[in-house]
Amino acid sequence: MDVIMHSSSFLLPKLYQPVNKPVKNYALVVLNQHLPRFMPRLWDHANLRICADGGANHIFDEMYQITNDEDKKSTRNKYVPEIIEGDMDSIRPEVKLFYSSQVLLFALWFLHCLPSQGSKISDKSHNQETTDLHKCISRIHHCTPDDEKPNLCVLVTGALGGRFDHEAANINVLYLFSDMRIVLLSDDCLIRLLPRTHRHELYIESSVEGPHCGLFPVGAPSTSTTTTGLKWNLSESKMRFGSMISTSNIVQSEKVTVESDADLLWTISLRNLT
Ligand SMILES: Nc1ncnc2c1ncn2[C@@H]1O[C@H](COP(=O)(O)OP(=O)(O)OP(=O)(O)O)[C@@H](O)[C@H]1O
Ligand SMILES: Cc1ncc(C[n+]2csc(CCO)c2C)c(N)n1
Repeated sequence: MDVIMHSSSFLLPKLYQPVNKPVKNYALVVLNQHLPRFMPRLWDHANLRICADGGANHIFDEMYQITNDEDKKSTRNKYVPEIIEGDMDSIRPEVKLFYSSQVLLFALWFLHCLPSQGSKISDKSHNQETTDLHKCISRIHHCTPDDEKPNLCVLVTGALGGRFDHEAANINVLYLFSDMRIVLLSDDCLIRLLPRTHRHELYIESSVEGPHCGLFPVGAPSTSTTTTGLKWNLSESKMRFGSMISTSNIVQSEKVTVESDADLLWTISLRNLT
């Protein structure tokens, strides 16, 4: 069985990346919740930034506070997402106008050499069958060739710590796109899916994550899960909701390994980083 290596080195400054990073490229998806305090770091790592509908309001409103920037205007001009995608029922009109008129600036740049900026606005208001996060990930999935998918990791901010139906839908997206690396983030923790098709090696960045962690199946039960590197390891253990699941576990090694006959969610606490 092949191994997938995982690392949260995107939580470290770009300068301090380990040499053997399992991922080359990052995409950032900003959901409609408060931005995490480490948002500027994620922004710097990403080659593509997409706001899911009202996520754009939070970039507009909060980025200058997080960056401690005195000049609100120049911060807004600096942090312009490449795409705003969704059913457009949450983005405020002035925010939509601000980022779409950056496209006009782009036209001016062409003519007068102004700085190049501009968000593509992808209005999917006709689609009330899928969530805005689903729409964003569909776009990334579609645009990424299969052989490039393992090199890309999608970081999703504001995915946890809000309405439970939204959180459930966000977790469902991990399962719907299980051929992609997707990390759901809040200020306090992250979640990733560990597909049963592979063995998993998690390289723990202990300066920014841990020690609390959890591992459990959501859809189908697991009849055999084996781990190393945890305080309470599993050895061909059964896990299902209604019986045993591993929560409030503790990471005890720089490397955690997981092998299971079911898709599992891995969650780990985040330290108080800025
Ligand atoms: N409270 C929340 N908790 C977790 N995720 C959220 C929350 N609010 C929004 N999101 C995420 O941000 C995305 C965009 O949010 P937005 O508020 O625009 O959704 P929406 O389409 O208006 O949903 P709804 O109509 O159900 O409120 C959602 O698809 C969801 O993934
Ligand atoms: C069975 C079923 N349940 C709920 C919805 C509603 N819904 C799901 S995603 C979405 C878009 C939110 O931006 C909406 C309105 C549906 N269509 N089908």
